[in-house]
Amino acid sequence: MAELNFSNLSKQFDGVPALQDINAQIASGEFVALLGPSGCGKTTLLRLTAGFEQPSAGTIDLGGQTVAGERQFVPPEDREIGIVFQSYALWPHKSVAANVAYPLEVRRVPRAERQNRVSEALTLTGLSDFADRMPSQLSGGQRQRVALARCLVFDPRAVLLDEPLANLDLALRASMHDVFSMFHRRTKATMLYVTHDQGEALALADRVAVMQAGKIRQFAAPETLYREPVDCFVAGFVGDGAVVPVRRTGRVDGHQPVVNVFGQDVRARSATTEPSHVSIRPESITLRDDAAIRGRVISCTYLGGRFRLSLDTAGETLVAFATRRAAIGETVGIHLDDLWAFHDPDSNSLMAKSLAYA
Ligand SMILES: Nc1ncnc2c1ncn2[C@@H]1O[C@H](COP(=O)(O)OP(=O)(O)OP(=O)(O)O)[C@@H](O)[C@H]1O
Repeated sequence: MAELNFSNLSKQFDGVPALQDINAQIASGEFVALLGPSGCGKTTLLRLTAGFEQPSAGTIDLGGQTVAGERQFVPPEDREIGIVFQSYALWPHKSVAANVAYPLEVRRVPRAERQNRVSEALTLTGLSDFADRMPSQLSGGQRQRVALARCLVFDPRAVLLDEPLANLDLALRASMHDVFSMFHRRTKATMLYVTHDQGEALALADRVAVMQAGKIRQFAAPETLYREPVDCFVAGFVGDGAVVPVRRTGRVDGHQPVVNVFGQDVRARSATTEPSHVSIRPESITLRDDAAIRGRVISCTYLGGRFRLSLDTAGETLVAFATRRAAIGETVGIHLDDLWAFHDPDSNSLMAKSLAYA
């Protein structure tokens, strides 16, 4: 397996930028998810890595070799990269075993070794009993496992996965998460996984690159994205909760800035001395009768074991968990704790709202 580096990578289509100045280092064996809304450039980054597109500027290095850059281009078939598509891309007229053996045939691996490696890959993906079936005789999840086995069998330098679960129903997606995690643990493959499903990205990846409009906004471990988002976009896109403008008080309590949220001074975790917003996760909210901040219950959903409340507070929608059912329209007290504050000068609309509390 190999490390993968993007340096100042840009791609334009007919002069329109799809990727702008992407810089990221992915360690050998790391599982990285590319997460972002439709059109943000995830698939373009994957296609550049695979060699299906050429960059407009910048370089891609794989295992210390420049595979794309100025006057340098290694074609897809020579990159030793495995790809798993949403559509499975299996040969319909070949059996499961023949599909999995295909990359070895292309590489002219001798028959005996081929059989061993195919059998190993089928065992690892739980497909040993399906070796002689045709793809049409398999479920969607089983087909995707064949695609994984076909990657695994030739020991690629990296594996690229383009929304591999998008065609599967919810229950199957959840069980396939375990298959991908197992696949990654066993193969130690460097994996780049495209998804617009944040739950999937947070559950599977060592690190997640959150993208918007052709740029990486933040590239970090799932828990860092959730607890310490760098800007309003990441805070709003990843995880549940609200992003709320704050007024700086200039005061610090135990090295943490004190910000004014909904008219109340609250201590916040922060990497900046000039926060403009806070991310309020459900875990940061305790419902207390004596709390000064008040919210009106907009919705109450039973999640099994607890209730998820949406609360309207001064025009912002907060999310809280409660142990008892709340009535729609009921007013509750909101105690805030362990907030994350950050500086986002680009968020003009939210900044404008913050003036209302000033
Ligand atoms: N071959 C192409 N020609 C012209 N424009 C393209 C081409 N491929 C992608 N684009 C544009 O580049 C931008 C990024 O597209 P891309 O497919 O990478 O986004 P994405 O994040 O993968 O979106 P989705 O989640 O919808 O698949 C989009 O504006 C898209 O229209």
